[in-house]
Order: sequence, then C-alpha cells, then structure tokens
Amino acid sequence: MMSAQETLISVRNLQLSFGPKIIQQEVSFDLKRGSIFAVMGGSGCGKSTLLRSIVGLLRPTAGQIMVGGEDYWAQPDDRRTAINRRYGVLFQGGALWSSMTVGENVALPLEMFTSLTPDEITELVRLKLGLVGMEHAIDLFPYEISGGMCKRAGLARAIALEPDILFFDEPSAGLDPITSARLDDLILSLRDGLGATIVIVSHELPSLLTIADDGIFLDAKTHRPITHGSPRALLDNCTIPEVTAFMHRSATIPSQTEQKAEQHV
Ligand SMILES: Nc1ncnc2c1ncn2[C@@H]1O[C@H](COP(=O)(O)OP(=O)(O)OP(=O)(O)O)[C@@H](O)[C@H]1O
Repeated sequence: MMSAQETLISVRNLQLSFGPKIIQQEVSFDLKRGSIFAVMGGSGCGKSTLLRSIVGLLRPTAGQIMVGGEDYWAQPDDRRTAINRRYGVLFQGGALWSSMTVGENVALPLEMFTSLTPDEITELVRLKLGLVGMEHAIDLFPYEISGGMCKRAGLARAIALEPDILFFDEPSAGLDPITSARLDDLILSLRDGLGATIVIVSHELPSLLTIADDGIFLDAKTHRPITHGSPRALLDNCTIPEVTAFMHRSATIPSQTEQKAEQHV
C-alpha cells in the first residue's frame, strides 16, 4: 500500500551556482511519494538547473539532496549511478535518436542497463509504447511522427526501466493545447497507473493547475524560493507580487479557437 506521506527526496538548503554566479540558494523541499511536484518561476530563475542537480548532472555548491536517507552528492559515482536507475528523465530537448526507430529508441536503456534477452526487450518495448498509446509507431522513425508523438515516445523511453520518479522539463513546450492536454492525461495516468512520483518544470499554468498537487516557486531576483504549495493554492491564495504576476499572466484557459487548432498527436 502506497504511503502518501513517504518522502522520496529531501532537498536541504541547496545552493546552485555557475562559477561565482549563484543561481539559487536556500532551496529546501520534500518530494512525497505519489505527488506531482511543480517547479515554478520566471524564465532563467533556475528551474532546469535545479532538476539537473537532482538527477545528477550538476553538483550543488552547498546543501544536500537526500534520497532514501542517502546524501546523493556525497556518494561515489557508482552509487549515484545506482540511485539514478530509479529516475526517468524527459528533458526539454529530449529528442529521440533520429537514426533509430521509435521501438529502438525505447529499447536503448533496456539494452544498456539490463541483461534481458532481445525477445524480452521487444515485449517490454511493446508494453511501454502501449502505455503511451504508441504501439502502432514502433517501426516508425522520429521524422515520420508528430511532435506530440515524439514526446509520448520520449515518455515511453523514460519509463522503460520502471522508474520510481519521473522528471519532466517543459514536457508540453511546442505542443498545441489539445496535444498538451492529452499529455497531461498521460502524466496523470503514469502517476495513477504506475505509482510514479513526478517532478515537472513547466510554464504552462493550465497544465500545472490540472496535474500538480505540490510545488515550489523560485525567484530570479533574490535567487531563492519565495513560496511553496500546489499551483492551485498559489493561484487562489498567494499574495506575493512575483507569484501573482506569474500565476495571473499565464492562468488562461485555452480559447475555443485554440481548442479547435487540433493537431494529430
Ligand atoms: N551551463 C551554464 N553555465 C552558466 N550559466 C548557466 C548554465 N546553464 C544555465 N545557466 C544560467 O543559469 C540560469 C538559470 O537557468 P535555467 O535554465 O536553470 O533557468 P530556467 O528557470 O529553467 O529558465 P527557462 O524557464 O527559461 O527554461 C540562467 O541565468 C542561465 O543563463
């Protein structure tokens, strides 16, 4: 039985810098199992940098990222690699390898990190593509499918190794509102069906309001988080000017015209 309160990752007083430039400091939050956690804030405040640090791509300049009681960045490389096996990542430019079919793209992490037989891998690839409604595209190349389908294939690849925690950086960037809404449904179904916990960076407030139940708001000016909470709670209750500006600027429901701008997913 899943505990709603179990903390999977605890970020403590994290500081992130590039050379002398501090991007964010005093970042602390707990990621609870089963939650969809939004990292919010204006452009350039350090959302992607925070994500990169949690998944092992950027060493923080201070603070800790505790994963199941282990201080992630105090671990040797091989231990960090083992912890990373629990993560599935879909980054902004999370492009598929263009010279490989969709199926081969999804098979790649299974070939690299498991000792499964080719038949077992094919079966798993079909299963993962089925979960994102893409089984029919298994033999297609990325250039033969739409942007939304590429995102879904990227998702299938991110869940190939059955991660506990999924990290999405701007998953709906470049998608029309309908395709974006379908991606939201898919993210919810991954949480509800697979029991995954999800950390999402997004500027798309309609999407965040629909799916996220917790979050943090990073401020670019003070280089610190300025509030915590679900996007809905921040929209309804937060009176901090930076937050209300962000929330109210982007809190628009897609118009009828946009909704009609159907695109093949
Ligand atoms: N490799 C790097 N070297 C130096 N500075 C960097 C590097 N990567 C990012 N930055 C800087 O760090 C800051 C935060 O960047 P980041 O991409 O994390 O912001 P963000 O909140 O995700 O932005 P956006 O919403 O526009 O994607 C920016 O000022 C950026 O220029």
